Amino acid sequence: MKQDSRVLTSTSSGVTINDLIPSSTYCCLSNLPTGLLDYLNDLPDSIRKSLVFRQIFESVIAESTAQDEPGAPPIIVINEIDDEPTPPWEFFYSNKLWYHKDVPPPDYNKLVGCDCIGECNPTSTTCVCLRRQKNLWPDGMQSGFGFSYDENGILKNWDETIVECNDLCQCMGKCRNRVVQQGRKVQVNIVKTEEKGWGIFAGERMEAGTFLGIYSGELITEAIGESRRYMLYNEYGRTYLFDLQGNNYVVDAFHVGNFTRFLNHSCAPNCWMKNVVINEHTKRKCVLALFTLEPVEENQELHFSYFGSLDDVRVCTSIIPRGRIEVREDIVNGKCYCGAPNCIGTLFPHIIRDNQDSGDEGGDEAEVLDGERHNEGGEEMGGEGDRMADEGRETGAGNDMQMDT
Ligand SMILES: C[S@@+](CC[C@H](N)C(=O)[O-])C[C@H]1O[C@@H](n2cnc3c(N)ncnc32)[C@H](O)[C@@H]1O
Repeated sequence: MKQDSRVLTSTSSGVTINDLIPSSTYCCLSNLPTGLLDYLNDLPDSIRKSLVFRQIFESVIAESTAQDEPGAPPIIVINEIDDEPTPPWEFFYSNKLWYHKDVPPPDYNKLVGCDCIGECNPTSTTCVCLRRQKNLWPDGMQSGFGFSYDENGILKNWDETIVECNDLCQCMGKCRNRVVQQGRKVQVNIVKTEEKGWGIFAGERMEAGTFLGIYSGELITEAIGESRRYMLYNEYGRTYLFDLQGNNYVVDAFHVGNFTRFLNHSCAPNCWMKNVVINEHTKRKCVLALFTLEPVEENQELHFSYFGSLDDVRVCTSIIPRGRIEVREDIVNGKCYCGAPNCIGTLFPHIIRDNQDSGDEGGDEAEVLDGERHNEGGEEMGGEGDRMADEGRETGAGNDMQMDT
C-alpha cells in the first residue's frame, strides 16, 4: 500500500485510513471461527482416536499455513510414544494475533511507512523504518548497524526490538526488512515426547538466526491474563500464556495458536523469542517471533526458556539467572525434564534477583525493557521516530511465560 511517509488521516472518499486496515493485519477475537473445532470435537471416539484424525489435523494446519505463509513446508505430526493421534484439539490453528476487545486495534493514523523504492537500503539516510530501528540502538543514528537481518533474512542483531517495514511502506514485499511478516520458510514437526507432552522438532538443518514463526494467539491485557486465565491454566496444569515483556499485554495460545504453542522449555534453549514491531506504531503491541539461537540439526528438539533473559544465556552460558530461585507450589510448575546439564529442575521458578526483595514483583528485566513506562507521552513509535531514543535500550530480550512472578 503506497502512502506518504508522514501520517495520513483520511482518503478523498471520506473513508478513514483506519478503515483500510487489511483483515490479514487486524483479527478481532470476536470474529474467531469456532465451528470447525466444535464439529471435530463432537466426532465419535472411533474417528477422534484414529489416524484419519491426524490427517485432518495436518490438513487444517496446511490450509491455515497456505493462507498466511505461502511456501512454508507442511507440518507433520509424529507420535512414536503412544497411540494418541494428535495433540488435544482444543485450539483454532492460526498464525495471527487475535485482538481481545479490550486491546486497541492497530492505528494506521499513527503508523508511518517509508518512501523507499524497491528494497530498503541498510545504509539509507532517509528510510524511516531504518531510522526507527536505529533509534532503539545505543548510539541512536550514529549506530553502525543496518537492519536486524542480513540479505538472507538471518537475524544478526539480538539486542533490540526489531522494527520491520509495514503495510504503509512503499518498499517491495521482498525488502530485507520484511522477514517475520513473510512467515516460516523452514520445516518443523509436532512430535510427542516421553516426558513433556508434545514438542516441536526441526525438520531440517537450520543456521543460527533462522526465523521459525510468531507466538500467535489471543492478544489480551495483562489484567485479564493475570486474573482469570492464570488461575484457570494452573488448574489444568498446562499454560500457554506469554507475557509481552512488561508491555501490558499477554499472548494466550490456549484457544488459538500455531505450532509454537507446543514449544517446550529448556534450561539450555536453542531458540529465543524476539519482540518485533510491524503494523503497530507502538512497540508495546509487538509480535513475539521465534528464532534459532544456534545452529540446529534435523530432528533436534526446538525449545526456548520460559523464564530468564538472553543475557542469562549468553553471558552466563546458562539460563540460571543471577539471583536466587524459589520453587513454586503451583500445579503448572511441574518438574523440568529438559535434560540439560544445567537444568534447574523446575518450570516456572520464582526468581529473586540479587538486587531485589522477594516481595518485588515483575523483575528488573521488565523495568529495563519498558522504557515507555518511564516516558510519559512516549508510547508512540511512529512519526519522528526520535521519540524511541528515549525508550531505553534492551540489555537482552527476556522470555516470560506468565508464571514467573
Ligand atoms: C506451552 S506448553 C508446551 C506444549 C506441551 N508439551 C503440550 O503437550 O501441549 C507448556 C507445558 O508443557 C509441559 N512442558 C514444557 N516444557 C517442559 C519441560 N522441560 N519439562 C516438563 N514439562 C514441560 C508443561 O506441562 C508445560 O505446562
